[in-house]
Amino acid sequence: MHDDKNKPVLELCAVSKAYANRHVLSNLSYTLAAGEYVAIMGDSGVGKSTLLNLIAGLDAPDSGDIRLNGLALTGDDDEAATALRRRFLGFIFQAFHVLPHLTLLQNVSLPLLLNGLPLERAAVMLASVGLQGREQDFPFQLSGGELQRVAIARALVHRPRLILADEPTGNLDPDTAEEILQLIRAEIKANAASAILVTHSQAAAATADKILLLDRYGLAPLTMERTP
Ligand SMILES: Nc1ncnc2c1ncn2[C@@H]1O[C@H](COP(=O)(O)OP(=O)(O)OP(=O)(O)O)[C@@H](O)[C@H]1O
Repeated sequence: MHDDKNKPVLELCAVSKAYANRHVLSNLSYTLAAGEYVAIMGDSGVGKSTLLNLIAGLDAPDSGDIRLNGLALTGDDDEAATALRRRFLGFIFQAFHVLPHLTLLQNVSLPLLLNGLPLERAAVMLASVGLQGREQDFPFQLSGGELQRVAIARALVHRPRLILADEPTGNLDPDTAEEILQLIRAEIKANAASAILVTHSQAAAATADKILLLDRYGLAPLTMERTP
């Protein structure tokens, strides 16, 4: 993808979202620079998942603009926006389960197929998450940590510029969670991608470059930046 390295990866411009007259996000603005990896923390119900869903195009804002790589995303049915999201974004959401009837290799090949990219990278990606030799296995043969590795491989295989991760280690034991978080960080940095990690875990958030707090006033840095 021909993206300008200096162009912000994501711009949120006065984004508002309400559900049944309950304001979840009000006039939220934020700019994510290329290569930035941020964690978003905040109280339960404050709107963290809602925000990721809006960026992902799973839901639409009531007002405001969301720009990916400078292009404003309009409705879900907008073809250009859908194509941009498919190519530009990688999702590590618990809801985006690995498909049970496909082998691991087929699961990881999906984003390449959808984007018309060479399929060779799927096996390389599986190997880079430690699953070499398991290409023909089916998801039921894997542990929770291994399944999450497949989800990560599938989210990153097409080298998305922006990775959205919603509690990617929520159901894993602490050691596996730490391993998965380090893997996510390594893959993001290896590809000079940007990422947003939504989490309740301080330990998970600490693996990002910067921690942001979402509250009713908006998104603001919680701590000092760490050295990448
Ligand atoms: N589709 C929906 N319809 C109605 N209300 C919704 C919908 N999605 C989210 N909400 C409401 O919006 C608010 C924000 O939800 P959201 O899941 O974004 O919070 P969160 O910060 O991710 O919370 P948590 O940390 O508990 O996951 C909640 O009050 C929730 O009930």
